[in-house]
Amino acid sequence: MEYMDILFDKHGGVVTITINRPEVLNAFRPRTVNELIHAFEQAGDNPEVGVIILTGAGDRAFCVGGDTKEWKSGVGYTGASWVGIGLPIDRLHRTIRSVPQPVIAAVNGYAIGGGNVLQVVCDLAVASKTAVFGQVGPRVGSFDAGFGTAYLARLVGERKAREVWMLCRRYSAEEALSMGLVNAVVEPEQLMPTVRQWAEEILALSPTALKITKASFNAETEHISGLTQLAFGALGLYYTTLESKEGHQAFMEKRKSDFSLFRNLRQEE
Ligand SMILES: CC(C)(COP(=O)(O)OP(=O)(O)OC[C@H]1O[C@@H](n2cnc3c(N)ncnc32)[C@H](O)[C@@H]1OP(=O)(O)O)[C@@H](O)C(=O)NCCC(=O)NCCSC(=O)CCC(=O)c1ccccc1C(=O)O
Repeated sequence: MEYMDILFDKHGGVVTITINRPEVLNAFRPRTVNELIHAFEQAGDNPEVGVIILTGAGDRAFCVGGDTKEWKSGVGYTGASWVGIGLPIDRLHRTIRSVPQPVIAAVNGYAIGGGNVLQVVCDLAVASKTAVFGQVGPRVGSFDAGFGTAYLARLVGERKAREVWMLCRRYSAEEALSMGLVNAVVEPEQLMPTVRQWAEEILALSPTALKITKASFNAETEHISGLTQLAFGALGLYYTTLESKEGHQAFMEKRKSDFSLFRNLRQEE
């Protein structure tokens, strides 16, 4: 597969996968997600590879989720059907979890929406001091009822996870560290050297022990995969509603979303 949206670099036992769409803050479109799945599978199947690093191009963003400019209001993305949103994000999450190597997210800027969920499903995360985290779904007419909620709660606790989704605030790298969303925070210029140092430490360890340890951690939360498939089916249906369209249109028009109509409708029932 020829990559257009990502970069794939193998150096010794370390593969670095970079989302390379800095012009849209590394937002993903269907092609990006398919390329990421392919890249993770290639790295995962290669016995020479001991660690996979996921990062974003440029210094502004790790990833800001689905590319809202390619998101067709009321439909989702190209190829969307009633069973999904046209983005095989659920498959990407499963792939990141199922590769036998530890995956480290190097969070170099915004990790917002589906972009935050991407770093959440990685095994480890190191953030630049300039990184900013948050979920925006309920503001822009979207949600993630799979790993983005249930597994997030495992990382940061139920109270904090509910706050993240129910207030849609932004969090600094230091706040992310204190809530357990990332493992470490470093100066921006130290991000890649630190992550490579972590990768070297991992390369010195037994690959089979690591593979089985990762599978063992995953087993505890594997049921969330099933939840994710249900959730993305529901999200496909939600995208066809006026309520979701309002969130999307408001973001595109750079105005505050107005969901009052949808609360009033419920009161009248
Ligand atoms: C990322 C922001 C916090 C940045 O804010 P700010 O610094 O003020 O800059 P802006 O002026 O807002 O943005 C600069 C520039 O970037 C464009 N842009 C921002 N986000 C996107 C995007 N997602 N896609 C395309 N382009 C984007 C923005 O339009 C500006 O461009 P100009 O041409 O200069 O106008 C802030 O921008 C922000 O909050 N962005 C919204 C992020 C968003 O809505 N993400 C999508 C969430 S929905 C999603 O990811 C679909 C998949 C999905 O549903 C999902 C899947 C799995 C897990 C979770 C989800 C989920 O729902 O979240």
